[in-house]
Amino acid sequence: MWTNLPRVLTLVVRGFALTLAVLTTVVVIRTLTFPSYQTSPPECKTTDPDFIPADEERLARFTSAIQFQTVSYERGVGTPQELLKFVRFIQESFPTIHSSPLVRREVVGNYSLLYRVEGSDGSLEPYMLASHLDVVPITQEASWEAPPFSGQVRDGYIYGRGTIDAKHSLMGSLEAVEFLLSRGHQPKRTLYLAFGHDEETGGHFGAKVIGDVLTERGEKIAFILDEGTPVGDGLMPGVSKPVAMVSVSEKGIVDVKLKVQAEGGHGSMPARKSAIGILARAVQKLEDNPHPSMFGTGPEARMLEYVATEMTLPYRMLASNLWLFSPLVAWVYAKKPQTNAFARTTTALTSFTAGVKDNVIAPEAEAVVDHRIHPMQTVEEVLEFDRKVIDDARVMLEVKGSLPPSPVSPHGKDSPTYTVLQETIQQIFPDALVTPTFMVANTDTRHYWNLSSAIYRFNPYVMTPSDLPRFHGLNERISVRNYERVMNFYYHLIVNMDKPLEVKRHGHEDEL
Ligand SMILES: N[C@@H](Cc1ccccc1)C(=O)O
Ligand SMILES: CCCCCC(=O)O
Ligand SMILES: [Zn+2]
Ligand SMILES: [Zn+2]
Repeated sequence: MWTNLPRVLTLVVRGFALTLAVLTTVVVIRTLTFPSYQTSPPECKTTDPDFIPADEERLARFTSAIQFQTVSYERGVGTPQELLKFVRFIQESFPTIHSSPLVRREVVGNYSLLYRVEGSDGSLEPYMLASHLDVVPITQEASWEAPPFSGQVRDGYIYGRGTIDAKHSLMGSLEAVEFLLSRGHQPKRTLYLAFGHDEETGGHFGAKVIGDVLTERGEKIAFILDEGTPVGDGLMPGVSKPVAMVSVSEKGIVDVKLKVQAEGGHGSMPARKSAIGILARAVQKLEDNPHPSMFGTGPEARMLEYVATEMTLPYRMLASNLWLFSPLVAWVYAKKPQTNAFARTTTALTSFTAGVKDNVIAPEAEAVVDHRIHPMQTVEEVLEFDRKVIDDARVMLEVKGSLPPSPVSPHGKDSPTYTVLQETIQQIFPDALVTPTFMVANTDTRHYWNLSSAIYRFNPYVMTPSDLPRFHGLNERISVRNYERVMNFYYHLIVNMDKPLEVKRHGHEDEL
């Protein structure tokens, strides 16, 4: 048997060499021939007659909008008086919109706004531009470079809570419509502007009512665009150009309350195990055992393939051969929070409450875990995984709220709605690439799923890695240049949506 060893070894080495040669050939061919998904429409220039400048008047309107402290705290707990003042301010700030016979304005759910701008061609299905009136509470107030509700302009940036989430798109879309109507332009296609007042607490009293009202009217919407992923500059490993990330789906959510109850009593006679200790061990296990990587199974894979041809060679080789390199790319993505969120269901320990007094044994301890569910997983799978990881009957799990991952909207060269969005983006961001992705956070669009199958989440501004912590965080701000892009993006989208939704090229519909 040993005499055959050289023969067996030779065969194994030959087989291995042949496999390697085939794999290398396939990788090289795919790398060199991978398709490009990019187009290059005519650029919007600041010298165009229909360019909307961020002039003094428009900046003043935007900075005033930031000053309304429309904070949402908990579901059903917001700042109604501020919302009413903000809604009145909007009415006063856009006289052409609010006096036009083409415009119907409704206050929905007491504070949310629904505008319908009648198009001249009733045969074209309406579309919707969405945003929200409310903002999240301030954190680290003392450390802000400018007061958080000042709207102060410093070094070309407008500072304040809501500047990038999401009063930029609320005011920017209104400025675009005001500009169009004041030039005597009636859109061909009817459009809705939908502004919820409680998006930051789930939209249950705002966007949900807007969705119900439009559903009751049997309204079918061709295309919905809400806040979402930005034009990332330096956000995607291996891509030097800015990447406009259009979210065609959004992760699900499940907020799980963990609870442990134990004997209370005097701090001088503690039991061996306490409610706090048991719960602390449970949450530590959750933190130490992230949910499995789903990288390569959902929209995140297409995100890379859409920019593969624009990547530096090593990344281009990986992106055009995910069939082989997905595990390696998943490992790279797992290294940073903002990219890890694309690879798996995330686990965020967002609260831990226990104890009443220093010398009293805490009779119970509670913690909340905020999971954002990868589009290819279900709520039940996430809960099952948590139970297995915690593996302690003393820890009770209660679902505080959940939302499955959203349906995936059409995209690719054969999707008219994705194409009109891509072309509009490239008019405003001529050197940006456009790619589909999914939202790692959530939006009001959860309440619009039955209105349209073409729902996109996109913020028409450029974000760098240093901007990401500003979302819901310290020193939220938007550059004047970015705010100008926001207004012109909505203007061009409205103009482009006046054309029939058709596809200029033929390819293969991208199914995820
Ligand atoms: N935009 C909010 C929406 C939300 C509100 C409340 C709970 C969950 C999600 C977020 O992503 O955090
Ligand atoms: C920019 C994306 C924001 C996610 C939805 C929100 O927090 O309002
Ligand atoms: Zn937000
Ligand atoms: Zn928002």
